[in-house]
Amino acid sequence: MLKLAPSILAADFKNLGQQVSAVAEAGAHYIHLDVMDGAFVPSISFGMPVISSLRSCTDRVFDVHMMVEEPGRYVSDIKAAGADLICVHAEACVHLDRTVNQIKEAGLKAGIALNPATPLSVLDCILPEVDMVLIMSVNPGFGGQKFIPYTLPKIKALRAMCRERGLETDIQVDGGVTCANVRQLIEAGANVFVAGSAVFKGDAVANTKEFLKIFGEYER
Ligand SMILES: O=C(CO)[C@@H](O)[C@H](O)COP(=O)(O)O
Repeated sequence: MLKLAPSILAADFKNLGQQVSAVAEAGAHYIHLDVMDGAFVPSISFGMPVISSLRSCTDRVFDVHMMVEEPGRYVSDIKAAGADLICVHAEACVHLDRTVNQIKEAGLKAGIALNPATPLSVLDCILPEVDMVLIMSVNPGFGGQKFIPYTLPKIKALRAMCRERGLETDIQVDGGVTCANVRQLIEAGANVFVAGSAVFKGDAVANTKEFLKIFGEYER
């Protein structure tokens, strides 16, 4: 199933609760929450208090993308804040297997994120253990950047790698995703689409529906 995960980083923070409820009611499947620590990525975003305040706005999946050094330190706090899925960067974890297991043992879905230039080979041993792989299609840290074209063949190669192993792992793509390029991403094999600016800049409800209409072309 194709899923839309609006990233609240591009939302109007004065009206965050209302914006989250609006995209959820319009049919967004996940709410994508970007936690940044100012160390793994240059910017600082928000953490547990914001996630827990938003939890009462919707029962949609809270998909937390940890752009944080050694995110294993925060698994129980992020769970308590209301996460359903935690995605950690392979580049940020010395003991990636331990961190993935911590997430699964907490009863949450586990994802691994890869920066644009990180090769798929880092997934070789651990791919069967995770629910989702997040292919970053911009360098993480900021919304509103342009999609990096070489990540498209990377998505195709990851889908092929999953198929060869009989895995139906979700492939999420994040960064510069728009209604203009999402068909290419679907055709490459991605099935979960993070969109920040393309949803929240302008009419978030209409933009959400536009993505869902495109998904409908593939789900008939
Ligand atoms: O993780 C990140 C940025 O690091 C993303 O989730 C962005 O928030 C996506 O924003 P757009 O590129 O869609 O504006």
